[in-house]
Amino acid sequence: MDSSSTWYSLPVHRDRVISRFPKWYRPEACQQFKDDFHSQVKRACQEQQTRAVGLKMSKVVVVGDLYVGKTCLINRFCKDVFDRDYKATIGVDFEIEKFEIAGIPYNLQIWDTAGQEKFKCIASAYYRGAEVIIIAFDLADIQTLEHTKQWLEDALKENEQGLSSIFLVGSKKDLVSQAECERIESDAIKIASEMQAEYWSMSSKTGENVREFFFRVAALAFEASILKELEKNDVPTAKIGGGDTIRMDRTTAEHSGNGTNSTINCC
Ligand SMILES: Nc1nc2c(ncn2[C@@H]2O[C@H](COP(=O)(O)OP(=O)(O)OP(=O)(O)O)[C@@H](O)[C@H]2O)c(=O)[nH]1
Repeated sequence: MDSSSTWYSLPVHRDRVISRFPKWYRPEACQQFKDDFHSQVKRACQEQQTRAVGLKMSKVVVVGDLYVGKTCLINRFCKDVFDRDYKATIGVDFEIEKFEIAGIPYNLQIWDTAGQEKFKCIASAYYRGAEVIIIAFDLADIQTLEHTKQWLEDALKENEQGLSSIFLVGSKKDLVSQAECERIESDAIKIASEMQAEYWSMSSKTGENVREFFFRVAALAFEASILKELEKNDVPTAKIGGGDTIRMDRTTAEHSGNGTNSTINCC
């Protein structure tokens, strides 16, 4: 087996199994109130389990001003590490994180982008095909919250059709007091609701809310992609609400080299 095919054949870590629908952060900051998978998705997944299991993948892009903590967020979730030294992202990077959701193997391709203005010229490359946009700002630097609307506008310019969810994330929660956090959150939740985004606060340093957040992202992206597949395939490939199964295509990552991580540098 060549190295490029190894990453998806590895078993899913026990810590990445999602069987119950992950909860939102705060109800007033939530766009989708649900405590279980959609009944059609559940049925499709149950039937799929007994057959050849396909591999699903969704592309998630993390954007936001430079220094807000995008790389740290991804590294905390994917590698459980935190680096206090700042190394600016050059171009884009991505990680592939394997999950098992409702019994189905599922991958998130998480793209880490550079916040620096000079890299905006490659934006169309990383927004292309994205199903989820995560817009991050620094809870300790309020100006970065003001810029989040521009980040969303840029994302929508490049890819409006394909998006299934948008998240607004306040990072570095450990740097602000509880009272300060609540004050900023109330402004951020207003902005999030205008964006039709779900809001979360978190800290990559302490790890607070990071895992819960990415589980929520994975579950919502998974459900949206299965529903899209059901709609696309239609009968006879998928009988929504009927007894037949859906076809789940094997989606391969646009990746190169040694497995779960790749870097594209530009400009
Ligand atoms: N205290 C604290 N510091 C953090 C946290 N997250 C990130 N940092 C620090 O903030 C700085 C910037 O973090 P990065 O993750 O590199 O920021 P980025 O958004 O990826 O930056 P660009 O690649 O330039 O766009 C680093 O020095 C991190 O150590 C956090 O949750 N708490």
